[in-house]
Parts: sequence; structure tokens; C-alpha cells
Amino acid sequence: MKTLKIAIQKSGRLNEKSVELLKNCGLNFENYKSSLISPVSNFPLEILFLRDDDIPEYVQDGIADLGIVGENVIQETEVKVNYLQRLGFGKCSLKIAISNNSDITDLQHLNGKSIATTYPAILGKFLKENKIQSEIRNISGSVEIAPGLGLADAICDLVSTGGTLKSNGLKPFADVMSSEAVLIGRNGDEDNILIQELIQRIQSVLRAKETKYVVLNIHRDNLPKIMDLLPGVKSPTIVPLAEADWVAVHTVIPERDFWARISSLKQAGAEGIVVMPIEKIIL
Ligand SMILES: Nc1ncnc2c1ncn2[C@@H]1O[C@H](COP(=O)(O)OP(=O)(O)OP(=O)(O)O)[C@@H](O)[C@H]1O
Ligand SMILES: O=P(O)(O)OC[C@H]1O[C@H](OP(=O)(O)OP(=O)(O)O)[C@H](O)[C@@H]1O
Ligand SMILES: [Mg+2]
Repeated sequence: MKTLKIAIQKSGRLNEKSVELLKNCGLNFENYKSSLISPVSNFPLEILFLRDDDIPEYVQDGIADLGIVGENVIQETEVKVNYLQRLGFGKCSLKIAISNNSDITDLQHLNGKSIATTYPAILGKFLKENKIQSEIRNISGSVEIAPGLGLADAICDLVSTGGTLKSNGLKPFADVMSSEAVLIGRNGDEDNILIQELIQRIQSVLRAKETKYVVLNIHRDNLPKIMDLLPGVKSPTIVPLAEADWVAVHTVIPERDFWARISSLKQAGAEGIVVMPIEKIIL
């Protein structure tokens, strides 16, 4: 069977998480900063380490079969690729931001103003949709510095904590798009068995990240209350303890409302609660 190629970012915001995800999928490969291609020893796959801007086109053109890249880059490069899986990391928003002392208070005030960005295509579309005519200043980085230098009236750049905006005297003004890292593939490749296998492995790792394995002790009298509080899984495992009328309950609970659930389990009489990370959940 043909060896697949997956393109990931060589260095930068998505590199570490992309490598970690693939390693958690059980793929063995060397991650030398100097090598741009790395064979996987236990799966017919090669890893290409690239600038993130090139990844969507490499996938579209068939040079790589799969890629891990931010949605912002896909939208900006305007390629045709398949979104196979959202990956839950590299979360950020593309925003228009203005100086703290700017007199711009309404989107329409951007008419006739200049906006510096490294995302001219996405910004152009956004302005067109909102019927705004601004001058787009396409620069290649350090966008946040532009208003202070008098190069532009506003900027359009990625924001996550907002720290970079703040330290450059800027404030967010309008949301253009939100983004996260996604796994992409080529149209028509959906039935490839190796791609399906990889997607399944990735999904099992992501599912496991969203949940915790919990073991708790409970008196039998309180078991019905506990059962009412436990979510989704088919049925918890109940194991008798050496102490009469006590049982251990083994279950899986979602990370998102973890503390609220633990607190209600305690109120229902749960004791000795042990929480463990889950490596994979295979359905
Ligand atoms: N502050 C942030 N927080 C979270 N995710 C971010 C942030 N900034 C960027 N990202 C996401 O990570 C991706 C890579 O960001 P990075 O800054 O490493 O890109 P780059 O400098 O263009 O890298 P390259 O050298 O590969 O071209 C972005 O395209 C975006 O999807
Ligand atoms: O809201 P914050 O958490 O401050 O993050 C926003 C910053 O992160 C990104 O740049 P990055 O630090 O990746 O550097 P780069 O511009 O060299 O890619 C982005 O271009 C912003 O400058
Ligand atoms: Mg880039």
C-alpha cells in the first residue's frame, strides 16, 4: 500500500501539539529540527515539516495526503481541501484592532481608513461582506506595530490572550473569524483505508482528552443517587469492596463539567475519589 505523507508545521505555534498528537496516536518517528522529512517506523507514513502557509496547497496538489494547519491559513490561501477533523488546539481569532485612543467606534468608520494585515484575502472578503471600503496594507509580520508607526489606522491579526494587542496600545474592535488547528485531506481520498485508520486513531486520542476515568467508593444505599449523576457511558462498572455494603464505581466523566460533577458525587456520598487520565477511547 502507498505510503502516506502528512504535512505539519516545522516550527511555531502548531508544531509541538501536532507532534504530540501524532506520537499519542502511537506513531514512532524522529523529530529532529534539522530534518524536513521523517519516516514513521510503525505505520506507512512520512511526516513533512513545512512552513504552515504552504501546507494547504501541498495537500490540494497531492504533494501531501494530509495536513495539520490553522483554519485561518486555509481560508487565506483559498484552496479546496477537505476538513477531516477539528483538533482542538491552536485556538485563536482573527480580529480587527484599533489604537486605544482611536475615534473609530463603528464598523462603517473603517471606510477610507487603512488596515495592516498578513491576511489580505480574508480581510478583503470581510470588508466586502460588510460593504466597507478600506485600504488593505499587506505586510508580512509584526502587524501590531503598524498603527503606532503611522503605517495604518487599524490592524487585522490573530489574537488569543490579547497580550500582544495590549502591549502595543491596541484594543480589539471586530471579530473576523475564529480558528483552530484542523486535519485536512484531499477531495476524493475519503475512502483510503490508511487515512481512515489515522482519523480513527486521532479521534480516539481526542475523545480521551475530553474525559477522565474516575473510581469512587460508595455505600450501596447511595448507589441509586450516584447512578443518576453519572453521564453517557453505557453503564458504570460496580465492584464489591471488602467492607460490607460498600462498592467501588468505575466510570468515565467529561472534562468540561468535571468539578461540578465531582462536587455533586461527593454530596451524594462518594468517598475516596480517584481520577486518572485516559490515553485512548476506541469505540
Ligand atoms: N496567539 C495564538 N494563539 C493560538 N494559536 C495561534 C496564535 N497565533 C497563531 N496561532 C495559530 O497557529 C498558527 C501558526 O502560528 P505561527 O505564529 O507559528 O505562524 P507562522 O509564524 O506563520 O509560522 P511559519 O513559520 O510556519 O509560517 C496560526 O496560523 C494560527 O492558526
Ligand atoms: O493574543 P496573544 O496571545 O498575544 O497572541 C497574538 C499573537 O500571536 C501571533 O503571533 P506569534 O506570537 O505566533 O508570532 P509571529 O507573529 O512571529 O507568528 C499573532 O500574530 C499575534 O501577534
Ligand atoms: Mg506562516
